[in-house]
Amino acid sequence: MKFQNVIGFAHDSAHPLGVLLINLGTPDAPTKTAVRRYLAEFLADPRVIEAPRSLWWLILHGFILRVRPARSAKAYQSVWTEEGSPLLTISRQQATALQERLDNRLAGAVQVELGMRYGNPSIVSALERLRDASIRRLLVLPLYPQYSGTTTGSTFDAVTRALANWRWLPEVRFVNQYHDEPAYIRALIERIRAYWAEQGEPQRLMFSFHGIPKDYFLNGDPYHCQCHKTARLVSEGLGLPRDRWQLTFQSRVGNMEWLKPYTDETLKEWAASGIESVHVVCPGFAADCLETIEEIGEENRRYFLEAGGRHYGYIPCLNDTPAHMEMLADLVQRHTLGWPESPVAITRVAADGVA
Ligand SMILES: C=CC1=C(C)c2cc3[nH]c(cc4nc(cc5[nH]c(cc1n2)c(C)c5CCC(=O)O)C(CCC(=O)O)=C4C)c(C)c3C=C
Ligand SMILES: [Fe+2]
Ligand SMILES: [Fe+2]
Repeated sequence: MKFQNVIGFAHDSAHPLGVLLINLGTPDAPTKTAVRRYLAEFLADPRVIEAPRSLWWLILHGFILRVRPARSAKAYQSVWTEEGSPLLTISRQQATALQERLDNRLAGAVQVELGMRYGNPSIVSALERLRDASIRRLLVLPLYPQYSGTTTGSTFDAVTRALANWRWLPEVRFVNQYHDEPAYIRALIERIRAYWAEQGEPQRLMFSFHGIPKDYFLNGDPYHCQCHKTARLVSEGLGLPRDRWQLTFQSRVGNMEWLKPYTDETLKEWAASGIESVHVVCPGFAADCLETIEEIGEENRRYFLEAGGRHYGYIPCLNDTPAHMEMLADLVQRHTLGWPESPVAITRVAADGVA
């Protein structure tokens, strides 16, 4: 009994369950310097760029980091708000909303922290806050519905690297993907139907996912298949015939072949072939960010309208909508259900003289 606080690891306010929400991350400011710092960290990740290190280092520092930051900073300036980068603002709203939902369900037994894979708040700092809260159990929840080595795999690397400096590790679980979770699919369907209730139905619905180099897929990354399953389940739920929707991949970087068909080329082809109205939804992004607001909301809209399209609508991400937050709270609870009853709870029963 004397040692119960030392050995105990209950989910209660003394030792809450730690939930680490993770997304990709974003520059600290929409400036060339801040964007260069962010890209240098991002593009040095061997999960993101698999090219041999010495060769890649020369290309990255000799060319990319001299040219791209200025261009990307301009794009970031067009989406930046008073609160900062949309990705960070929305991720913070998600962390707060998830904390509130879990507090309502489990009263003080869970602490949610937000960490970004690249940039701030860092994964190291988020884990330190959880350690300060004396967590003994940790659920890592990367906000990537579809698994890819480039995102989910890289997040795993960063978390385990940070934990390598902890003397007393918590029990750890790591959510791998949730691309076919019924509640995630339902939330997407609800989001699209709500948009259609206001805007009417388009001739075509495009599911645009962030791409990855084609070689990563050929070498076994399951991302491509999981994107296809998400899109199929959502289109089935909407009752859309096969010829009214299409999955495409956006955001390619460099000259390699990426997953196809490409979002920009497909929109131009559709406009040229007489399709007049299109809505685009991006189910792979849990939060709106540069790649959705600027690339899909602005750049690709321009391509479609310039090629002869007449109506283009971008359907926002799930962000902190109630259906999304409810789904994430359920996911946390289901992923932590199997954790056995805590010794503290059991000793408390003993102290009450019941057992
Ligand atoms: C060059 C390789 C890249 C791979 C592989 C890649 C995969 C990948 N990315 C996301 C999600 C996001 N990417 C975002 C921005 C972004 N992505 C890359 C490159 C790769 N991504 C770059 C260089 C950038 C920065 C912007 C630019 O310079 O063009 C973002 C948005 C970040 C923000 O601040 O808003 C997200 C989110 C996924 C899901 C993915 C693989 C599945
Ligand atoms: Fe990306
Ligand atoms: Fe982009």
